[in-house]
Amino acid sequence: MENLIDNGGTLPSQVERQNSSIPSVIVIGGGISGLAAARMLHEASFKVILLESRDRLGGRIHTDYSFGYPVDLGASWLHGVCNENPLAPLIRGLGLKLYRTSGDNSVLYDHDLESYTLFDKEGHQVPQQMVIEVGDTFKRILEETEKVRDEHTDDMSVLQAIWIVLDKHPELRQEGLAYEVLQWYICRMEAWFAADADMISLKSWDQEQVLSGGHGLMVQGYDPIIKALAKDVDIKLNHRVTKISNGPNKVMVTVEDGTGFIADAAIITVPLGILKANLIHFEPKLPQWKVDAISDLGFGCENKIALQFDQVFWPDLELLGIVAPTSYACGYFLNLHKATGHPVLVYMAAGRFAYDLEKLSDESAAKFVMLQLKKMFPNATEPVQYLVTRWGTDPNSLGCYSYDLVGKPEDSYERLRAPLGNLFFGGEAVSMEDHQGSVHGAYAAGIMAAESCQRHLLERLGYFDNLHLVPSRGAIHDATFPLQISRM
Ligand SMILES: Cc1cc2nc3c(=O)[nH]c(=O)nc-3n(C[C@H](O)[C@H](O)[C@H](O)COP(=O)(O)OP(=O)(O)OC[C@H]3O[C@@H](n4cnc5c(N)ncnc54)[C@H](O)[C@@H]3O)c2cc1C
Repeated sequence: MENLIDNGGTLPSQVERQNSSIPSVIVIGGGISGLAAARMLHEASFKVILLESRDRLGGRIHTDYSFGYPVDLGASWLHGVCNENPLAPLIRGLGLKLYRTSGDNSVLYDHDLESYTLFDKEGHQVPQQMVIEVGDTFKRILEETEKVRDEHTDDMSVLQAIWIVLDKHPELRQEGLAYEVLQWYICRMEAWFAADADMISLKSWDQEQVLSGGHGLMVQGYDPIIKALAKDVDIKLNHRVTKISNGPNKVMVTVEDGTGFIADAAIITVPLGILKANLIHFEPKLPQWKVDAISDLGFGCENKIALQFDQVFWPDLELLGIVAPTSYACGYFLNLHKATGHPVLVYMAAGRFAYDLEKLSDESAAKFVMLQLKKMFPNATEPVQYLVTRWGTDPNSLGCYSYDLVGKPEDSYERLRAPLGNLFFGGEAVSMEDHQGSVHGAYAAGIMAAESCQRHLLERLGYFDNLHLVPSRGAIHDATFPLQISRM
């Protein structure tokens, strides 16, 4: 594919494709979805170019190496440690290790919660018996919310339903420290959706089809997968797309400096946050049903503060939680030492609190979490280094992952996914079977968008004779090694 327009953004009088016999596709976004799409089309002998706004690949997968070893600042879990996971062939082929944090029996809000301890704001440990009992009560409350759902035709938030249940069942209400533990469970649930409980749809929150095998941390980080997918693909970093002109036979994609790219089709995989903020101008305008789908879906936020220490001063547990009178004020640290052997704790915050954390400087954010840690462990040392994420204000993501807002129309995801002529939609938010918000969902959505685009172009251009519809997947996909899982 030729880079046909230099600055100015207008078509030159003579537009020629370098090799008119090969269909061409522009993939927008170099996260796992865009890379999966680009790789598949590349392997199917299409001419592909991938435009990525950042100076790095991976998007919401961001494995940082500044501590001297990999630390995932975006996605870190594989949700569904099983061979049915679309990422399993890649993980096996690359020989990547997984540390399983919970098994098949885990529910959405305790996917990383098999060994943990909770502390109150003063740093006193919450009796484990209370944690278990309140956990059981929370499960009962959620079971009762199913009845609330059945009794109401209109959707409401999960939080509203919890209050209705507690009104009806005073025996499920908690007081004092137990109330704070209940808030902590709500905080954990909010972390799964990266949104507050008053925003999450009661109708949809538990409709997700979680893959089997439980949840596992990628011990070497997600980065090797990104590198493997990117190999040999024509990638242009620092190319922020600002305009997409979708014509009957061609798509023209314009980047920030005015340079234009033309191809037979394009696949857009930018985060939902970017579409919501209208950072890309579409010509013609997106139809109203597509605009509605973009606004009807939620896009939450989660942030991480990774702290590297010179020694381990905390117990050998996976999670250290802090309870408080509101879910907003609760928190928790993931102990990476358990999975990787490195002395790192990762503080995780979701929803409004995650956005509020972004208002602090990195130094203040690190100080804030260190204060909490020092209450729990008065002998805590200062971190050697720290990393603070800002996914909510990062202009390349404007949030973390999609979730179901209260009152979301049932077909929102289908409408978001639906192609428009030569323009196809990939990315986490369009994934099938409710795998939105995950890495494997984003990957599968990229493959699906590439397959639709491929079929469309082969039909439109009549190239069935010399191109394969099913691509050869290459050595990394063909390997038959088992998944390497520690802590079975
Ligand atoms: C903090 C955090 C924790 C998470 N934890 C997990 C987890 O443990 N497990 C899990 O399965 N999932 C997790 N997720 C979700 C998972 O990371 C995403 O679902 C997935 O990585 C999304 O991939 P994607 O390719 O759809 O989007 P992205 O990775 O966001 O890729 C889109 C790309 O488009 C680029 N872009 C944006 N605007 C433009 C533009 N105008 N022009 C060109 N390029 C543009 C972006 O820079 C980005 O590289 C987490 C996400 C976050 C942020």
